[in-house]
Amino acid sequence: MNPTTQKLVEQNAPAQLVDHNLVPETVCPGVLYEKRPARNLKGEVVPGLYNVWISLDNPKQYNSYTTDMVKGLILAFRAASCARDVASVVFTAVGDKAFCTGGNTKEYAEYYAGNPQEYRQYMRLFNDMVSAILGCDKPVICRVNGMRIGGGQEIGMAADFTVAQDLANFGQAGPKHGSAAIGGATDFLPLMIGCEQAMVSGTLCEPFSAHKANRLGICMQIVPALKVDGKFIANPLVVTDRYLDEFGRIIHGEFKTGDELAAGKELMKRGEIDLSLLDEAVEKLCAKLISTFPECLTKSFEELRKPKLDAWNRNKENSRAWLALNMMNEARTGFRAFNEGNKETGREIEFTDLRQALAKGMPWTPELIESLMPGAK
Ligand SMILES: CC(C)(COP(=O)(O)OP(=O)(O)OC[C@H]1O[C@@H](n2cnc3c(N)ncnc32)[C@H](O)[C@@H]1OP(=O)(O)O)[C@@H](O)C(=O)NCCC(=O)NCCSC(=O)C1=CCCCC1=O
Repeated sequence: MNPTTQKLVEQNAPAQLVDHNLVPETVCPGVLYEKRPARNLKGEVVPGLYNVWISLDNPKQYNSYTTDMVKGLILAFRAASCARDVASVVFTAVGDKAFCTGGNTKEYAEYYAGNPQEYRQYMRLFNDMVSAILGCDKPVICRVNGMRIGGGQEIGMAADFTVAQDLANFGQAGPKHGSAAIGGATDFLPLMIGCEQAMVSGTLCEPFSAHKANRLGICMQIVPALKVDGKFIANPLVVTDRYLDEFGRIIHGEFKTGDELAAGKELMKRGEIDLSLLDEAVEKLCAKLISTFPECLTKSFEELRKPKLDAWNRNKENSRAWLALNMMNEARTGFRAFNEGNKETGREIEFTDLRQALAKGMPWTPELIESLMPGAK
């Protein structure tokens, strides 16, 4: 700060600041809250200004969020919102495998399955978490350190910007695991990538590569993360060296198959993951954001969030009610199947068995659910 401005601050700023937070800054299990010094466009630390890094910390379960973590995220976004010296929020997770794969399926299967009134309360917290991201007083950057799936994709899309390492996949899981992607995805995806591709993602649950997600518009920037022989290379599992196939169809960003895929997997094995370019890209974006008038920036992102907010606010209460009741049958079955299955038995039910039973008018009995579990005879 220049000496004249500094002197004015000393003479005029209040001696004691009022705390606008609802809760003390707390550390919640599974959520890290870290203030990191902000940097300017030259990469120099700007004294007295920070960016908050909010990180999901449950890497063994692919940074899926438990109920406690949802509470932690609400508080963390509130704290970052109120912190005068914080410029931007970086929303990320621990490790290089997953940003987040959504709700914790173990908790869903072992506590919420068959318990709609409890899940309804959980969904109040979930909705508050998404609203806390969309209502954050600071710009929110989702730093995608690894796959962003299910509810992970939903909370990621609630952020203002997405910067991803290019090995990350983006997708939904709901209809395969007994849910519908109505925790934000059905609101945000059509706005962000158009109705047709939103339909593909939200119903078929086939993930997009980071390269495709970038092309479609779910993320603003991707960076390489795999280093082979000391050099960064593009995700070797995905087509990145050509745009069209021989029939003129776009193949850039599609997953490789056959021999190409096998060769890509070999390269993956030889390489190591290095997220330094991701951190550089995120820091650069933060630096661009502090190089603006604060209130004009805030007004701009508040206006630009409105299409997402409108869709979210229109649907969130109905979605909550539907999801709660769905815990009685399809979610109860699908999340149990994921939780109780394994690589050998599979983690999904035989969907056609269920459809055939329902076509005969079979009611949802506990015995029906048991008969659908992976490995059931
Ligand atoms: C496709 C996957 C994301 C990745 O598959 P893969 O790479 O084969 O890894 P896995 O072996 O499956 O997983 C590695 C270990 O992590 C555990 N894991 C992964 N995801 C979760 C999770 N969400 N909760 C708890 N644990 C998780 C997994 O069990 C493995 O551990 P283990 O000890 O068993 O070896 C795949 O993992 C996957 O599909 N995951 C589940 C995705 C999912 O269904 N998420 C919930 C979606 S629903 C949701 O999020 C909702 C949000 C709010 C609104 C309502 C709603 O439904």
